[in-house]
Amino acid sequence: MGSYVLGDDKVHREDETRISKNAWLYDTNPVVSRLSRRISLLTGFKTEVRPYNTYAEAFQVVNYGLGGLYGPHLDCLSKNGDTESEYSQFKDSGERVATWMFYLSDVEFGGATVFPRAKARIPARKGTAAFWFNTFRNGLPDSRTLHAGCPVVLGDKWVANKWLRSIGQTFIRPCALDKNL
Ligand SMILES: O=C(O)CCC(=O)C(=O)O
Ligand SMILES: [Fe+2]
Repeated sequence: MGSYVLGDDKVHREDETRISKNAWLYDTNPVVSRLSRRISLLTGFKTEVRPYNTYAEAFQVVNYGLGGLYGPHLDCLSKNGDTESEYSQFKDSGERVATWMFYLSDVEFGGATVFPRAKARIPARKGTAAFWFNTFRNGLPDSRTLHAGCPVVLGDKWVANKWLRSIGQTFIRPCALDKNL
């Protein structure tokens, strides 16, 4: 116990771009912590979750029911970092330099993740994962990472996000003046 926190325990319908429920899973659970460790081993990023200057966020587990979706967005905090809480999150731990997303379920129909600018589509398949960098080498958001969770038409969908933060990870993914380096 104590290893998970129910997010807002409500369905998100703030702006009609996200219909889902979520909860946060912490590494105090041994299975969760093994998954974090694997992400660290595979990507090189540190995944330790700390109250300040965290290297990563806890797992955000997301469930979409029938009709659940997530409209096109960037995972970066700075692109819309105009709310107080997003700004303070950003200041302490830096940008969401990369996203690791586990697919925890199959979806009978619908529910793929699409990257319309990068022209990529990732079907929701249990046991698979997606990984991408959200920023350029210069630390600015890469708008080509725009992505969306397509509507679930049949079945339901579970994913788990692990956001890797930039502060303290400079030697893992060195920054550069040229955004394309
Ligand atoms: O559910 C998906 O396919 C995408 C989820 C996502 O982009 C997010 O939670 O930030
Ligand atoms: Fe996202």
